[in-house]
Amino acid sequence: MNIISKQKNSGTKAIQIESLHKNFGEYKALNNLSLEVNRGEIFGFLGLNGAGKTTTIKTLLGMLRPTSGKLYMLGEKVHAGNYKLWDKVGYLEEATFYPDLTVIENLDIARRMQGVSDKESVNRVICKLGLEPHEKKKAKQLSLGNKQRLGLAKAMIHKPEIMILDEPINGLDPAGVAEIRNMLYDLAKNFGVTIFISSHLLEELAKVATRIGIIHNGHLIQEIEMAKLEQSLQKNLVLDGRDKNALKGVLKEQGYEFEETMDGHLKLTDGQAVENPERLAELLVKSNQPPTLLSVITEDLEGYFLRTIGMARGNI
Ligand SMILES: Nc1ncnc2c1ncn2[C@@H]1O[C@H](COP(=O)(O)OP(=O)(O)OP(=O)(O)O)[C@@H](O)[C@H]1O
Repeated sequence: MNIISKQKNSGTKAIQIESLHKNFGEYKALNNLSLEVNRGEIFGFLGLNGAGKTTTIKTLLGMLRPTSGKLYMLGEKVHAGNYKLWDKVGYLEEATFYPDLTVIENLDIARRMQGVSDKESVNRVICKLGLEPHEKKKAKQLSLGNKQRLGLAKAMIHKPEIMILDEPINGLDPAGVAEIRNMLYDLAKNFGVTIFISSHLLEELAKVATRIGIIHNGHLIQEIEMAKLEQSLQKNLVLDGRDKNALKGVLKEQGYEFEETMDGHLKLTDGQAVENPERLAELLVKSNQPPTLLSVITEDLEGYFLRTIGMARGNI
């Protein structure tokens, strides 16, 4: 028997947010934010501290009232009193438990609060999260990683169709991240569960999400499929020579734009130079300025994130 019943894939989106605004007094925490998440997707919601992730999540969960805009989950309008909807949604904010109760006791309370009659559901989530060796420990004695596991177990005790997870892999070591990633993949792929994960680390989200949305100053500034992210990473040609001024002179003469890097090398983003570094090498040798360094470097994920936000800063 399936551990979690396979969800039906109807045509409606799992999450729809339309032109959402949320003001705190004069402050616009969310400013015309729209996004959609398909069923069975693992959507990574990425943003710096204060970007508006938690405000979006709390509004989506009916805990905050939007200033304007529309929110739907599983095709149903979001509002705090829609209990039918909350039965289908699991939420991990920060791992909160009764510290002096054991893992089993904490999960049994969560089970009863969710109105789940099947007592076996506690064992089911303990197995799913690999918490068996710790099930009799008090919550306060758990490591940070195992507290996160307990939080996830609570979020999924009622077999939700959507799981909304705020920073779920905080405090997990690489093996723990891999375990949680496999579990989330399994839930999404084999059981059609939709997973919405927020984080401020793209490296972290890239390991689990199938698509990411970047939020900055309350705006959604970019959405990208993880499979296409590699192509979006900027490539730069980094260059140096014995006589930097003469080298710059040759580059200027040939119409190449460049900038100096923090460590004093020259960086070219020009597509021609990046795609054909050998041509530039030949040119420099012919100009009697043979390079001492010539290397194509692909930006890392955090570099991509910061560049995307930097670009947005100029536009907003
Ligand atoms: N109740 C509130 N009253 C006033 N301002 C608030 C309130 N809640 C959030 N804010 C502000 O709204 C902005 C967005 O906050 P939010 O918590 O959504 O960001 P976040 O992306 O989740 O950040 P973090 O990663 O630090 O949790 C912040 O500038 C925050 O100070």
